[in-house]
Amino acid sequence: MADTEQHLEEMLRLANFTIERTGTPIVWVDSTTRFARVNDAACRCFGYSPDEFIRLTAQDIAPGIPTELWPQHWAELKRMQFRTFSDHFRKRSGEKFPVEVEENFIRFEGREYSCSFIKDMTQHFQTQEALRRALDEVQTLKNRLEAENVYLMNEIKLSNNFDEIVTGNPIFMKALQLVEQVAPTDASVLILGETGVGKELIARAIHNLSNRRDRPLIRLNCAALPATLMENELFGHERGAFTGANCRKPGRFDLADGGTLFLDEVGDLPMELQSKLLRVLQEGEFERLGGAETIKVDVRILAATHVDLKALLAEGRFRSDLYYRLNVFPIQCPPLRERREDIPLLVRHFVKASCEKNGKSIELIPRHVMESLEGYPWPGNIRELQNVIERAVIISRGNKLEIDSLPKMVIAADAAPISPLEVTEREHIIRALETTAWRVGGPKGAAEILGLKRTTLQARMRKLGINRQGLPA
Ligand SMILES: Nc1ncnc2c1ncn2[C@@H]1O[C@H](COP(=O)(O)OP(=O)(O)OP(=O)(O)O)[C@@H](O)[C@H]1O
Repeated sequence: MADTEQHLEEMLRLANFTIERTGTPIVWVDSTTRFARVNDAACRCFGYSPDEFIRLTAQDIAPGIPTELWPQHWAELKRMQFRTFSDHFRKRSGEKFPVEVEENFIRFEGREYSCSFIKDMTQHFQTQEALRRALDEVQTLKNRLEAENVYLMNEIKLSNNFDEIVTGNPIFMKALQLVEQVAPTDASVLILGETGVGKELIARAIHNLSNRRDRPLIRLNCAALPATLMENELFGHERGAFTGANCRKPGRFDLADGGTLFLDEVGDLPMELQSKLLRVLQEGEFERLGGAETIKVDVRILAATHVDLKALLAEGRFRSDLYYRLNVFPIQCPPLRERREDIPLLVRHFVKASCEKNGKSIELIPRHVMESLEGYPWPGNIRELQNVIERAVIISRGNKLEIDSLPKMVIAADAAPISPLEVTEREHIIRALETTAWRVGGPKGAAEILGLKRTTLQARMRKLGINRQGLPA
């Protein structure tokens, strides 16, 4: 036994020598008889670089040795064939091949090895080779499993005919069908949905699919300005209308003539302007501030709101005639938490866009990262998701979207039990405020992190009774 082991050891040494020193490629020929692997010595003795070697076949190196013999151990070669090989070796390297093969044994460094041991050795190599193949197969299977667990970036497929809009959700797709139907008409459209759900995107799609697409789409956020400034913005002013009005200024209605006016946050439009808006909607005319002339325009109105206009109606804060006029064709955009199947689609869409924008190359989104993103309630909807992804793409270092690149609240939400939405929203806003030392607005303020407008966040804070002291607001 000890003898056998000793012999085996010596054979291993011999084999290693052959592979390392003489660089025999025989052991490493693959099934197509190309050299799967070569060592430095093989390159040296045959005078090929590793790259050249890989492109060669066994026949290029030692013509005359039958191909089927190459994958086996060299010791199995018949003497004649071996001689061809060692001649070739000598020709190219100028040295004598260090192994001699006789009828029943081989000679190496002055010692002889019987063919039966060589057979054992060959078997040993073959077992090793089989083991290596099995391991390779396991590795391939493991890689495939891993690949199934990640979202490959090249799978992105937009699921509708709208260039910018990504969705696979049946309810949202129905909304898009309505967009296609209403777009070519001149009907006013009221786009409803929480902040960041894509209302402006829908307004743009309507405009772009309408006959007005070559004229401008003008946007005005009705929550952004106090009433007098808003009137000025909407209708413009004549020269001398007020102190500092040195020249005539066209309003958004002038600018949108022939095109579309998109009134965002229409629920915030002051009452006195609601009647003026109604007049333009009904008669297509208005007067500028400080002007007597009646101006006629052809403007299509698209309006959006995240508040319940019916509730405003009941509170007397929104005119019912304007409501019914605007609400001719309502389109509801569902919040992201009600279309979770869109999260992976949107994540991939935003990762791709952020990579292009920031010169990064993220190719994989591991399943656990996607699960965290899917598990989070996204109170700021798609805008919040977009911001989180952009930040994550910038922070991730390799070609994978890293879990640590996500905000803590997103990762934590995955593990947290489901609680009522308002509770979650409240906790979520407080967490965001705590990370910004309670700074609401400005760059890196809580509003930006949450993907909300400052005013929207402040309104939510009031509604949910959030203040720094933890006292009821
Ligand atoms: N389905 C979608 N596919 C791709 N991007 C989307 C989608 N929906 C929204 N977005 C993107 O999310 C961001 C927010 O969308 P948008 O501004 O249209 O929301 P909104 O409802 O008008 O928000 P707000 O009420 O705060 O004005 C935008 O950058 C928009 O491009």
